[in-house]
Amino acid sequence: MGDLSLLVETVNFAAIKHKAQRRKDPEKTPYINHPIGVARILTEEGKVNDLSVLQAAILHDTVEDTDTTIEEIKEKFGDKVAGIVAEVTDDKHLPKSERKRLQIENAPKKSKEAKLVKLADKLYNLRDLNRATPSGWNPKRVSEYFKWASLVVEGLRGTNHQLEEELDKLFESKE
Ligand SMILES: Nc1nc2c(ncn2[C@@H]2O[C@H](COP(=O)(O)OP(=O)(O)O)[C@@H](OP(=O)(O)OP(=O)(O)O)[C@H]2O)c(=O)[nH]1
Ligand SMILES: [Mn+2]
Repeated sequence: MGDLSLLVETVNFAAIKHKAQRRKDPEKTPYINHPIGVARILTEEGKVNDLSVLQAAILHDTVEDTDTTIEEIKEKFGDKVAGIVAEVTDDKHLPKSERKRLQIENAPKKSKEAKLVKLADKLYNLRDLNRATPSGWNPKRVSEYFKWASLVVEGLRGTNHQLEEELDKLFESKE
């Protein structure tokens, strides 16, 4: 299959998987806006054109947040994409505090491809926090998310100058 068809196939797969899910903002934005936006940050701001990375960005929350398995992604999109998605998937069986701690600890050990997806994911989510507060979040929770995200990003540095610079602007604005 050609690159464009593959990318469309990937977006379609993720849209079906996330179809019942909404973001936590007061408008309840369709969840799929997030993975599409993460991929767009990579193309437009990160100047990334590696198809597997863009596919992994589109798919990055399917295993963590829907019934999708890594096996299913492997069968449909191959080992490389499945490998990157696996690297950016938190183990939801672990307690939240442990998952958050592991993101900080494991960030530096990730592949360049997984680091790119994680940088774009954090950039999207932090911008989204500045745009609208998720339902039920107080200012303390927002500021703790910023602090935690900055620690994860520390372990992802040296991967994409543009994305890191955009993240730094957000962190500086919070100081
Ligand atoms: N800023 C923001 N985030 C929202 C919104 N709706 C859903 N999310 C998701 O919530 C997650 C952050 O919230 P937390 O309370 O820290 O995590 P949790 O969902 O695992 O409990 C992110 O998951 P993630 O993408 O897996 O990233 P990560 O935070 O685990 O790195 C983000 O995509 C929204 O309206 N605004
Ligand atoms: Mn995400």
